[in-house]
Amino acid sequence: MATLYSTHCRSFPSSSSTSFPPSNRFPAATVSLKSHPHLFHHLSVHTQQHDGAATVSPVENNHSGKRPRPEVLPVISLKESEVEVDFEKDESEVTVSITVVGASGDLAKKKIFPALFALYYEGFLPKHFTICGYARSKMTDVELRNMVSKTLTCRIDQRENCNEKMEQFLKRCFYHSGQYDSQENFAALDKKLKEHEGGRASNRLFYLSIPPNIFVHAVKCASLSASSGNGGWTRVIVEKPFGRDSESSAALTRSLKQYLTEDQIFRIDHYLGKELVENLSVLRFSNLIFEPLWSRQYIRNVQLIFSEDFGTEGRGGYFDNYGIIRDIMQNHLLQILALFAMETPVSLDAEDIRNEKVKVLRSMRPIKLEDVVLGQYKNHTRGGVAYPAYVDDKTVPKGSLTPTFAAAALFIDNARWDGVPFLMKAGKALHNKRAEIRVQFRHVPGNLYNRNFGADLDRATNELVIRVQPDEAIYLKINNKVPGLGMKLDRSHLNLHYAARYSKEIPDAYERLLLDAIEGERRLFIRSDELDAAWSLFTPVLNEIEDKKITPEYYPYGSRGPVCAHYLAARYNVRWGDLGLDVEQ
Ligand SMILES: NC(=O)C1=CN([C@@H]2O[C@H](COP(=O)(O)OP(=O)(O)OC[C@H]3O[C@@H](n4cnc5c(N)ncnc54)[C@H](OP(=O)(O)O)[C@@H]3O)[C@@H](O)[C@H]2O)C=CC1
Ligand SMILES: O=C1O[C@H](COP(=O)(O)O)[C@@H](O)[C@H](O)[C@H]1O
Repeated sequence: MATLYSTHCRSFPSSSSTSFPPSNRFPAATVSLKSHPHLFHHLSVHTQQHDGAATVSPVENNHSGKRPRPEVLPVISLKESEVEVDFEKDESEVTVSITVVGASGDLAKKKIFPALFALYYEGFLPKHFTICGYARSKMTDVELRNMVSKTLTCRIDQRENCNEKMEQFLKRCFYHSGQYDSQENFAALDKKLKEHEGGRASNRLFYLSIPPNIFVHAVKCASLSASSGNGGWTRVIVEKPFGRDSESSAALTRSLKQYLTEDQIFRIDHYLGKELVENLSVLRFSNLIFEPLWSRQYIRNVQLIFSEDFGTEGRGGYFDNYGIIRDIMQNHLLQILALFAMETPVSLDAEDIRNEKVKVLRSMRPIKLEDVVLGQYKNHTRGGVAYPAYVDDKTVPKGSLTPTFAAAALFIDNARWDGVPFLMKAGKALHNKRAEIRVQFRHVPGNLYNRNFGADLDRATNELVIRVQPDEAIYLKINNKVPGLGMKLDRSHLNLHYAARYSKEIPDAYERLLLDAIEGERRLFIRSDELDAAWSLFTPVLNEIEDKKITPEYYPYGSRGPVCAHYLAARYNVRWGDLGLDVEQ
């Protein structure tokens, strides 16, 4: 198969400042364990934060899959060996203020406000909370509410009492107009937040939904002028991109750390909040049948596939500076890979999981340019409809070489995965919208039934497919006897189709992640050493692509992408599972 590797494919030249509980409950009272040993009934896990600060988590915060609703529980805050007592505070004295910085923008409207509303609807926000939009645009509270209500086209809108709940929710939403680099404007925001907080102990969450070049300005102002001042926590959710290479990412982290501790920084990768990505560890570690197979011994290759059936439409200005490798592969697909391939963590605590992910990332072989295929979509007319080329986007410079498609072969040089190709493929303006993980198993040695498959043994390999989206499913392709008197085999699916199995809707990734940030749960956020390792892997090849001004292969809008992606796979004796003969569309 390696001979198929075509030379026409270009790419192949020959804690917050105070300690806080990572709890899924909202703080009510500070309690001494020494004087109240009975409270150990409420406690089970002693965790060590990344910065070394010890915290205690309630029993319920065990990722058992069930996230209880907020209720009054004592807050435990440890100061060295001492635990403070304060029986005075109850839930009515604690509040959370969530400031959406960049509230007038696309992400805020599309994802953040709808997710906050869904959390409110489901009863996951504490009794006292305030949501404040912050941006430069001039808007009144009423205008913000109108904007938010129009964009609440989320999964909740068909539900019982939705309008009533929405009204109640909107009453808690306010707006403050200001510059992102003005401490004075943030001080005015602080004043406004204090009015809404009404003297309660305040916890503050800032969501940076703004372009990356103003992240640091906003963090500086928020931290210096609008942090929680009365013993509550202050956390900041930072959106991607976290830099565009190792150097810029490290510089961003250094700048953020002038104003925040690592434990206050919540770097979001929304793919980690997707239901099936969250389920990966459950599948692996709670089913005896999978974990023993999870290695080079049984797995032939792993494929991580992302495709969108639309182009960069409207986001070309941002995209052209990054390209598909930085937009999707270096973060979303690599994060999935790390979760997929990590060793069993010591526990489900954030630091234990992130430690294992870092180890995988640091065991990865540098990516070679010849193991990367680049593509860019060109215009195409289908059914009388003309679809634009990437460079037709007015915000994209003419002649841009930025890839809108990439495929790559990656390897993990450790005992578990030695020699197993992890193939990634990500593209915009392709024939479908899909994100999935495909695990192709080895051929059955000495298979008695080989002759039933003819010469093509690949058609008989077992394949586990985890369809992250859309229409979430986990299915295993197995060989099965077709009922009848003869001995005909076919490939069938053992199919866990979520829509058929579960009546409950699947929450949006942003709901899970926002709730985790409010609760101080860091498991699904990217730690700085993970980020460094991810950039170390991709930076050299990205530099080479840019230095050599590699021309991408042009593929028609709406097609299956560059042909060279097939040659890359063939080089490692792999067939892309999403393009196989028996793929359900
Ligand atoms: N949109 C999406 O689907 C996704 C976005 N992201 C990330 O989320 C963040 C926000 O994205 P998105 O909402 O699309 O961004 P927008 O371009 O919509 O910007 C958000 C807000 O920031 C302000 N803003 C925009 N450009 C500038 C500028 N040059 N200088 C100062 N302020 C500016 C504007 O508000 P105003 O003028 O009122 O101040 C705007 O409404 C980005 O970091 C993005 O990379 C991540 C994943 C997906
Ligand atoms: O982070 C990003 O993700 C979106 C795709 O997210 P999804 O949840 O809709 O699959 C992608 O369109 C965008 O380019 C990228 O920045």
